[in-house]
Amino acid sequence: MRATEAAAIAAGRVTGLALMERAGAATITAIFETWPARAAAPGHALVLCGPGNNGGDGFVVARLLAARGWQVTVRFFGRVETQPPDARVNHDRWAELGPVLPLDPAAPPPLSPAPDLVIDALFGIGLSRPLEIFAPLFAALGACGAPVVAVDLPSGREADARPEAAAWPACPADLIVTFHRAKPAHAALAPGAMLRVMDIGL
Ligand SMILES: NC(=O)C1=CN([C@@H]2O[C@H](COP(=O)(O)OP(=O)(O)OC[C@H]3O[C@@H](n4cnc5c(N)ncnc54)[C@H](O)[C@@H]3O)[C@@H](O)[C@H]2O)[C@H](O)CC1
Ligand SMILES: [K+]
Repeated sequence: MRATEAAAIAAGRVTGLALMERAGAATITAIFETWPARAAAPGHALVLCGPGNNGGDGFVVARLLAARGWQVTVRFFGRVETQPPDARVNHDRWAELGPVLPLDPAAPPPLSPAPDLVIDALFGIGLSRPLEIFAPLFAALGACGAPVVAVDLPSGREADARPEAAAWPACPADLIVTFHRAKPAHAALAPGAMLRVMDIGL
């Protein structure tokens, strides 16, 4: 996936920022195709953004949900100083619309009343080690009753499905929205969650 994206960008066919916008838009499409009733009845969405480009996708999703009338709460685990450029641009675009609240994985945010939608844009294919500190947050999300949408991968899942990663803590997911092609990890995940593979023009 990284090679495909890099080739498309290097060939000048698309920019990383355009791919990120398409990924965010594709996530919105997948959500409202999966739950059509929600498209007609905007509610409250909690969007969790991580430090990298997966978080960047999340900032796009937050902005697009707000544009459709949703009340959106964005919580960010990361630092703007270390965000990749495309993610920073989308952090800043969201920040013009609403606050960016901090996320402490060890002290889950208020989840009662439960949001109508949770977007997991914490980590994607860039996860490199287990997310032990996120276990309390993942448990709280699993218990709150809100549908959870994983952007690209449920955070904590290792994209190549390395055997030792099977026991890593991972975010619950009711819908997984991935881009261009499914990754090896998706094969082991899809039975419990709906999987949508969306085209982003690659
Ligand atoms: N233009 C593009 O590349 C597009 C990418 N897409 C999305 O981007 C992610 C992959 O983004 P990347 O920045 O490479 O990785 P992540 O966002 O998944 O996270 C990396 C980030 O997290 C840090 N990290 C890794 N493991 C841990 C850990 N256990 N604890 C704390 N921090 C951790 C790491 O250092 C990095 O900073 C991909 O999944 C897509 O969602 C777009 O979809 C398309 C365009
Ligand atoms: K994710």
